[in-house]
Amino acid sequence: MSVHTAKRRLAPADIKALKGERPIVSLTAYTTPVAKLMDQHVDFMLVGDSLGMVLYGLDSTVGVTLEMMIAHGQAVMRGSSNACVVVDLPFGSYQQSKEQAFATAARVLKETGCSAIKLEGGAEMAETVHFLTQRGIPVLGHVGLMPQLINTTGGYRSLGRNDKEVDKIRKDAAAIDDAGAFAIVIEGTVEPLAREITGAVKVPTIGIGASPACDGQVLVVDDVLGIFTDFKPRFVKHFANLAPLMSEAFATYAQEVKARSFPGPEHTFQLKKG
Ligand SMILES: Nc1nc(=O)c2c([nH]1)NC[C@@H]1CN(c3ccc(C(=O)N[C@@H](CCC(=O)O)C(=O)O)cc3)CN21
Ligand SMILES: CC(C)C(=O)C(=O)O
Ligand SMILES: [Mg+2]
Repeated sequence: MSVHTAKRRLAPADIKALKGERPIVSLTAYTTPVAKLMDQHVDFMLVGDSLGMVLYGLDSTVGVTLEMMIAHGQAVMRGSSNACVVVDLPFGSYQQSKEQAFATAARVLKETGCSAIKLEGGAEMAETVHFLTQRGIPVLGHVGLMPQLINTTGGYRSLGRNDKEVDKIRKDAAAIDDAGAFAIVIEGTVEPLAREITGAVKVPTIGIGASPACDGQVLVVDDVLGIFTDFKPRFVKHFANLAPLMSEAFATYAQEVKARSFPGPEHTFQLKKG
């Protein structure tokens, strides 16, 4: 087989081209083994800064560092060959200037090998999104509920319930679309607004708590598997319930170690006889 026939990984442009064709499938991924299991089932994996809350026990995403995002981006790249991989830029690594954003995003692409980054923001980030896309960095936008703004918004609350919020999010989505993002995540937004934005923008919308009207869906993998159970937003569905299975495995292991029934002969190295 020629090297030219090897199947290539999906690119940001392939994700963009799915608008109007079929729903786009995405999940977050943070580790190699989970990326391996997910790779054939999703169009893109998002190395989300939600890893701060899901893997590191932080109470928001504000404390997540660029080093954490790069380490997990590298892990996810090692476990995937089909899906497009997008890495979140963490709080503080891109908001200061478009130059800061470019330097951070370039470092993420160079050190992980991923093909795109995501950043939170609407009209105020449009110039940055344009700057990056014009310089070879595909950008996934993120509007609506923006978890990195927790310290000014005060909580994780669904949006688009009054004229002021609707007007802002509508303008934010249009600005990120015009700036050249290849797709836009809409988080925590009422259905009528998500539907309107999806009909108005050129690129696919990827919803999380933003209704089935979006062009695709994304969820946090630990929510999908029922591993993360500290809180359960309305938009989360546990497609499996691994938490009780994991507790049971730990309990059984502890019991068997205490009873000396584990390790058994089949788990034990012996010198060969004779
Ligand atoms: N495990 C996990 N899943 C997520 O979806 C997620 C994270 N972590 N961390 C980063 C952000 C934070 N997110 C959150 C967190 C909580 C709610 C929540 O509790 N929402 C309530 C209130 C809604 C309202 O008042 O309008 C809900 O009932 O959905 C929503 C989004 C979404 N992201
Ligand atoms: C769920 C998504 C959109 C995200 O930004 C994250 O996981 O950090
Ligand atoms: Mg995020």
